[in-house]
Amino acid sequence: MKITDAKVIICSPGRNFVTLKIYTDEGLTGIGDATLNGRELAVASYLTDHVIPCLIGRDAHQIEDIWQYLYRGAYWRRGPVTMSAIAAVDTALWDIKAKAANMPLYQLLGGKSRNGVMVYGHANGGDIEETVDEVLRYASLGYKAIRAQAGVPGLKKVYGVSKDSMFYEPADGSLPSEHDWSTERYLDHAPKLFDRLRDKLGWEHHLLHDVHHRLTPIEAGRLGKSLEPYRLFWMEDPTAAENQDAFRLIREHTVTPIAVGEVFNTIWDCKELIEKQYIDYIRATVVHAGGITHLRRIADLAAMYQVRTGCHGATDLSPVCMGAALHFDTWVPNFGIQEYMRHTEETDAVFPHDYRFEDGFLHAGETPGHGVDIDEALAAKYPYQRAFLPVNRLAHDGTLCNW
Ligand SMILES: O=C(O)C(=O)C[C@H](O)[C@H](O)CO
Ligand SMILES: [Mg+2]
Repeated sequence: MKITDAKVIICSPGRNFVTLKIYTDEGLTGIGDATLNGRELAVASYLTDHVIPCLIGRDAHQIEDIWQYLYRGAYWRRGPVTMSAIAAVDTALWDIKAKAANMPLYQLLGGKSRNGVMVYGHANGGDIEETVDEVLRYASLGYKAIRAQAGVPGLKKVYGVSKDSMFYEPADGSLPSEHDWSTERYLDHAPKLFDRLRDKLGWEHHLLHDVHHRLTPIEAGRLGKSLEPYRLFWMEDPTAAENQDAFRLIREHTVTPIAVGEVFNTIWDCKELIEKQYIDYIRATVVHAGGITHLRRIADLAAMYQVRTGCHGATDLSPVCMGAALHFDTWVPNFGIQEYMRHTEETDAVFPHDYRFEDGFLHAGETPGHGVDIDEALAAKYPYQRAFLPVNRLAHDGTLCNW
């Protein structure tokens, strides 16, 4: 089956998405997500100018060979732009192969390992009481696991708190908006949130929290220790992961489980954290980590060290990524949890999909392929809008810090 054509579709139904569509001489088509929040057009150009010309005429069934061709063949390996582009090709080719086999994608990966994919939803509020109400709302919607983020007294805007509680969109400006930060205020406030939550919610539900890379290792150790009484499912991205040995310090101070990896794009980013057992969950996912082909390798490495998966699933990952991730989650033996931030109705209409939420679980569906399509006519009504993620500054002196 030969690849005859491929094109990049950029649309913005409420937020930007980049989608690759591959065509074959047998009439089968496949799509893959290539969205890199705030840097969308770089991936679109990488695909259009440098990848698509190399795809034409290749056998669409040779997924592994095409992956190696694009990864090794570029000479300049790795990085979020390259790996998101490779992921889009890989996802589209798995979609085509599964359609050709007339099977849902999870069957090609090895079949079902579970009945459904446990997800966590995002509850947030301007203060503790608002966040508690939101967490209770998520629990009433059937969620078994809920991430809780709250505004911090004295800080105007912080990561994870949104105006619209069901749909969180951080890329909120045509130039980066500015948030403010105080580690002292945050470290003081976060344990109070979880204390109140356990008091109101009880112990049946899993609670999660995203630190979003903002602490130093020793501050993260202190936070993890102060959250231990509330038995979190995980504390996410407690510190930036460029220096991975920094996680040793966190481990020495706390048994709160740790999840890292949403900004990782290859197995090399994950290797040290996994092999040294500095983390409990690896958060790499399909779109930013080289597609199903590469994510499988990361999961297999993680399995050797009892590290489980917890794929990134924010709204800037399109429904195409979510569909593919759910097939991966349905199969992967060392599954932990899947993040699920609901897309808006506008987005869902552009990307009709087979996956569905029921009682705290997502189900990948039985449609051949990954089960997600794109309505191109509708997508064309939502042209690209430049949008950036925010930047963060220390509240007391304006120094730029991690967002
Ligand atoms: O979903 C999460 O855990 C995030 O941290 C979301 C990220 O901020 C978002 O994907 C950035 O584009
Ligand atoms: Mg995160």
